[in-house]
Amino acid sequence: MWKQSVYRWTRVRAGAGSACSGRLSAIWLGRKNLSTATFSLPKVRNIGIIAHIDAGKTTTTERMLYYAGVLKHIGDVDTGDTMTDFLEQERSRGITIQSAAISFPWRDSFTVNLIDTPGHIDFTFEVIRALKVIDSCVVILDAVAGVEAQTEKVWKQSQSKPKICFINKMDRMGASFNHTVKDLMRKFMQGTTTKPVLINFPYYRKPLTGSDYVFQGVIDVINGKSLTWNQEDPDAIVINDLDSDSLEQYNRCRESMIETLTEYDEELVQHFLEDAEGDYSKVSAQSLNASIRKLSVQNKVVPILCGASFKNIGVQPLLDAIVNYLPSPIEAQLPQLNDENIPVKYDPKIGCLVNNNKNICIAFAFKVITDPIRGKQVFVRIYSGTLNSGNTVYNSSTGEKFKLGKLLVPHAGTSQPVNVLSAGQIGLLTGSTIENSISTGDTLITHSLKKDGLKSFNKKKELTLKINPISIPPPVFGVSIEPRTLSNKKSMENALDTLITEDSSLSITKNEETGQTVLNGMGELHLEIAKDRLINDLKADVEFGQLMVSYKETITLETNLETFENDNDYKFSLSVMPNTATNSDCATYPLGINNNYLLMEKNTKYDDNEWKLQVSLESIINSIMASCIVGLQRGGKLANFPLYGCSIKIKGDWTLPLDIEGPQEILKITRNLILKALDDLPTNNYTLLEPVMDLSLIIPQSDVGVVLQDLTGARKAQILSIEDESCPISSDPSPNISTDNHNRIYVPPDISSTLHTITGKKNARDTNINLKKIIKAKVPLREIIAYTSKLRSLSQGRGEFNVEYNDMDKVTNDRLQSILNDL
Ligand SMILES: Nc1nc2c(ncn2[C@@H]2O[C@H](COP(=O)(O)OP(=O)(O)OP(=O)(O)O)[C@@H](O)[C@H]2O)c(=O)[nH]1
Repeated sequence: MWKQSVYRWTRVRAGAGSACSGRLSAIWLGRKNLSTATFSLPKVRNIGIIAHIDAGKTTTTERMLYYAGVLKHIGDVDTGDTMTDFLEQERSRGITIQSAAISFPWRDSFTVNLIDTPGHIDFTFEVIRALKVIDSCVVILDAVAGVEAQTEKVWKQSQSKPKICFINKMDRMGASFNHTVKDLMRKFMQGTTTKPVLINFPYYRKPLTGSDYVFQGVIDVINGKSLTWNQEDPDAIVINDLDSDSLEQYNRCRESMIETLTEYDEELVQHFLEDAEGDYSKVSAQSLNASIRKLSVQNKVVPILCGASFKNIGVQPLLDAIVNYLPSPIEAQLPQLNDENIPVKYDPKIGCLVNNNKNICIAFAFKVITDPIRGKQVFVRIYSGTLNSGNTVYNSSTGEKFKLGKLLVPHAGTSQPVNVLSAGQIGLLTGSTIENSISTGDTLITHSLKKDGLKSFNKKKELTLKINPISIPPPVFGVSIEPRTLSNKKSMENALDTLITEDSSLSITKNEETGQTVLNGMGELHLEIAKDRLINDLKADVEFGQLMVSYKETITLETNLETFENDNDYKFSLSVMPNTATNSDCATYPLGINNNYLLMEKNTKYDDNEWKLQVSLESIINSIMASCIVGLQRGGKLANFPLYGCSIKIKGDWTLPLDIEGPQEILKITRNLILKALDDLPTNNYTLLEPVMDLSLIIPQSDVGVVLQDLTGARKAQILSIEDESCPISSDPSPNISTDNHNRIYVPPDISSTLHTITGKKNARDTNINLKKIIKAKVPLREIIAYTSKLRSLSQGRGEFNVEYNDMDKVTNDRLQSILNDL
């Protein structure tokens, strides 16, 4: 339990001068009253904001912070003064590049720890690491675009986490709540047991002057009121009774909601039949909220809300939904540990109870940043117990011990010092002691009550616990980099080190023969931003080469077994093999980003019981892993591209010389053995791999022929499917009832005047242009570079596409030579 100042909102009677006419009943004034209250784990929400690029994540987050009282004025993405997009590059480009974490209070005593993630596909690693530490998500959708490609991707990535959907930009011409809800159902819920529940739906009004309806607020399906906002006063919400049109839609939505919930919730069935006497209108708001919470935490329903964050519409109900319907850290999924035999369960006070030991504090480092003033800072999620400043901490991923420095609670660009971080919290570690002792993906263990209580933990069980690390997608593009002068070499290397520490989806490869250094990343924009940061923030005086595809090599045959032996009975043997073989007798350690693994056969001489050396087994294994990464980076025999999809198998009878200084010795030996093994493997056992992308295109039907010809001819694409795009306005004859018979969810129809402009535009065009097709294909990355301008010319600017990494595929023989010639 801890104390913190907490937001509380008040309901006051509407005063004169309200911009609203009609049956005015109340105005909510948000963010005015801050008070102090005590709260506990059940009142914490760890959420991630995820969506396609530009859906409005940052704009919505900014409004949340304002209503929570964290901000005094509302910042804007377009003017570059938002709190969560605080990097210079984010502000100048108007996009989110890195996840920003912020903690804020909401209503009586809730704490929301929020991570705003980037929408651009190149920064997908930021989303992956945020998803690792959050308990649930808010998915933001653009009401005009519906479910977009990156929404599908992040939905899949966050599959098992409870979610709320916020249909944003309802103020835009062409916004369709009806279509977006159905798109969500069709793409994510059809054939599953998950169903949507509409918490609110759009409310339109005709202004006194003008004939078109304007989006003004929402109809609250739980409480049967309309909530409207006016632009002049972002704090005020006007609450009205429903007019006859809205009442009919409300009744149908509420009935549909109750039917959905009662399919799963016996308690609600009882309340409906007994207390409400089978009358939908008598089902209490309290029972509905309790049922939605229960089912949303179980991922059986997805609450859906709408609004227009930019116009400050619908954000407070979204905040309410977050605390009402999303899980607390003790209702969320348990973290996955490396040892499945260790019991883990939730305890209302300490979070995860690991191995039934109430004193263990476990934290996971999910992000490292370098602050020019404070130095290295590490973001951690605390899963169990409490992390106290000054505690001795054990890094079970590296086997190192260190003392904790200052602890902070993050507030995007700023942060607030605290003495303790408790289970469920997201915090920041700072200070000189963490400089070289923590990396992204490490697990930290400490004693919740004693400063130096590690000795009381079971060494083989509790001190070897690790939270499964974050998986990093392989880079697909690279750019060569060199210092402008030789004297700048060291500073370039330091700057690159900082960059890679902060973003593990960037990597460096060095060609030992040519001396070339290549910076690899997830896409053109990713590398663009990395270059910018190197030059402007980290002041590296460097030059860059052309952007190139990150090819890899792999081997098709196991190498010879290479052995190092000395007179002191010191023996160490290994071989390198393709990943295909099963090795169930080995402990497996992933090696960086190229799908490579270290396999350690069970060591009969030095198993856990007998390991008596000063150096811990973990640090020896870490040294072996580091040298494996270097050895495989040296590359294959075709063109020195880093090796991908390989395993290095260490024979079980390895030992260490008595005179060993430390892990350094083993580093050298491992690396030399790997290089020898790879050198001895004939060239015809090496294969070139290239990144292959999933391409998704939306184009007018009239252009399908030329686009397909280009794709299958010049671009060597493999077409997977061609489908009609579902059109929200013209092609859906029954707009209100879901097409899935098992899932008859009522979705209110759209007000036609808000859609007429685009419908009008469509009618004016050739009908073939109105009909759009979705083409899905697999295509080598090399063939899709600069596709934007080609598609523009093939489709007269009407086509859109999205590419996403699929896999590394073997290069066909006819392409191999042309790729090698290009290098
Ligand atoms: N009309 C309208 N525009 C909006 C709304 N919300 C956001 N926008 C605009 O949409 C654009 C993108 O908004 P952001 O908040 O940056 O979107 P994002 O999802 O955070 O973008 P990335 O993080 O870069 O993926 C900006 O120009 C916003 O002003 C809305 O409710 N209505």
